[in-house]
Amino acid sequence: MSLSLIDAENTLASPVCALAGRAAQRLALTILWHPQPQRIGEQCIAAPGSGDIELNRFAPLFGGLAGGAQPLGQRRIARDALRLRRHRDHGVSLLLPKSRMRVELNGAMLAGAGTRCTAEQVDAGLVIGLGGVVLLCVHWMDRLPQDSAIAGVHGVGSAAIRLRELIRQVAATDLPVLLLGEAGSGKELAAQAIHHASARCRSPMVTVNMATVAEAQAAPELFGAGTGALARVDDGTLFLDKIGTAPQAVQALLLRVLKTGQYRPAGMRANEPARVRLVVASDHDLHDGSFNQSLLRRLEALVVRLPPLRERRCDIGVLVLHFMQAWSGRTGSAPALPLAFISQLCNYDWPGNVRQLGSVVQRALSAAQAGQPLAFEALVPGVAGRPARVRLGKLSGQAVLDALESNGWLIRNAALALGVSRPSMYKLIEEHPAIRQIGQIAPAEIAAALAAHGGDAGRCAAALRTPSEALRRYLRRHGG
Ligand SMILES: Nc1ncnc2c1ncn2[C@@H]1O[C@H](COP(=O)(O)OP(=O)(O)OP(=O)(O)O)[C@@H](O)[C@H]1O
Repeated sequence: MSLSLIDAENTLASPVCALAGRAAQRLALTILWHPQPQRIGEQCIAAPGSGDIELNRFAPLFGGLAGGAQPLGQRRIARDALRLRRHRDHGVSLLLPKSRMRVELNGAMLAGAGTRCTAEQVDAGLVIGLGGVVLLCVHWMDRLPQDSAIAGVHGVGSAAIRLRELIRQVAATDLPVLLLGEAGSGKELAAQAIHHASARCRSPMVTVNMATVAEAQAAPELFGAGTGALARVDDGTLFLDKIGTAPQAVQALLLRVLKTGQYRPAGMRANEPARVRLVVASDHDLHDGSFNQSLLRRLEALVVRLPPLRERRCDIGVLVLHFMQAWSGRTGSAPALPLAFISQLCNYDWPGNVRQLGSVVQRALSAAQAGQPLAFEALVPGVAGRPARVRLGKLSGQAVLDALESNGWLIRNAALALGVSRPSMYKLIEEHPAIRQIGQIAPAEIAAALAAHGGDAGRCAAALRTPSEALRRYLRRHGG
């Protein structure tokens, strides 16, 4: 493994991309917010075994891929150092300086000698505020920064670097791609990036959101002669979003396209070659049996997982800056947002991921422009009363059950109420002994419940203690 180091803290870019194993992970400090916006996203990556990191106005050096390395500066950051001490169990202690500099950890003021954070807390990204002027994220890196820009795909942490590597690798092949990730995590953006980096970039990318196409329209929308998506793609990329909602018949037709490279346009007698690269996306696991498993095996030729934003907290600063720059590109300038508000953005768990972050930043900018005070609770619907960082392990079984009961047994709404993603909600449901999977309920019991509730699927789901979406899928399949 060769490293090109330019300072004691290995601040700058290196030709090495992947660091194998937890032991090889580096502790990294990423600038989330700084009075000089061009410094947002700069990093300092500590060498393994290099002892405590001393953090003050003059050290360590932070650098970006553009070159150059400089300390945080800023008179409100003390000369006395805040020390970051790594432990063998991958926890990190914060040892406070003697000065009276304000130090915050995850939005709360630190006092006394300091605190020790567990490995799990560091994995989630520690947000440190210094002197009321700078925000840093302390996190692990298993990739080193590299010049891997892909237009529009922002992020400085390992997950973003890995995503850009994968986009490049996947774009170099012509195999089907399955993009998996929570709503708003960037699946469509990744599909566009794959198309633009591929040999098909001069042909169109046609997108069909399967969730918004009526069941009867799905086949003509895709396979219609002349006007169907396959005909329009013409050597380009066909992106099928929310593939899990495609009707069974369409799934079977897609399988045939992948098997034979041909399709029969609706109403035609002869097959046509399908000159298309297929990229599909789903925000939930497709292994639940209701999706065509042969099709899934072919779609899984290449799988790209988009991590939720709460697992890449170190990217929040550059994303906020990106949304602010987009705003000033449209309106001429963007008002400043207070550091306390940015800190709330960096500490929130973002169930709606990057899309939700983008909308909240836009709402905040328009409120700031109108001279209104910025209240995080008012700008983020549903946040009131919910802790900033929801941990799945902390949600009791009763809370999961209550959320389902008060939301008509709809997974989507219950997940929103609990502030967790839909995939997390599926996991919570799977693990809950009192919640039944539709496949475990005898057809006779379902028929009896339907009869007892006059065919009302919502009330029937509540009586059977099973999620409403799965029951409705079951009823559609069985002609209910
Ligand atoms: N890494 C990123 N850098 C910049 N913007 C991003 C990034 N990831 C996502 N976004 C932005 O977030 C928004 C949501 O992304 P996108 O539509 O790709 O998500 P999605 O996973 O396809 O969502 P859904 O499942 O709801 O369709 C878009 O405006 C997109 O440009």
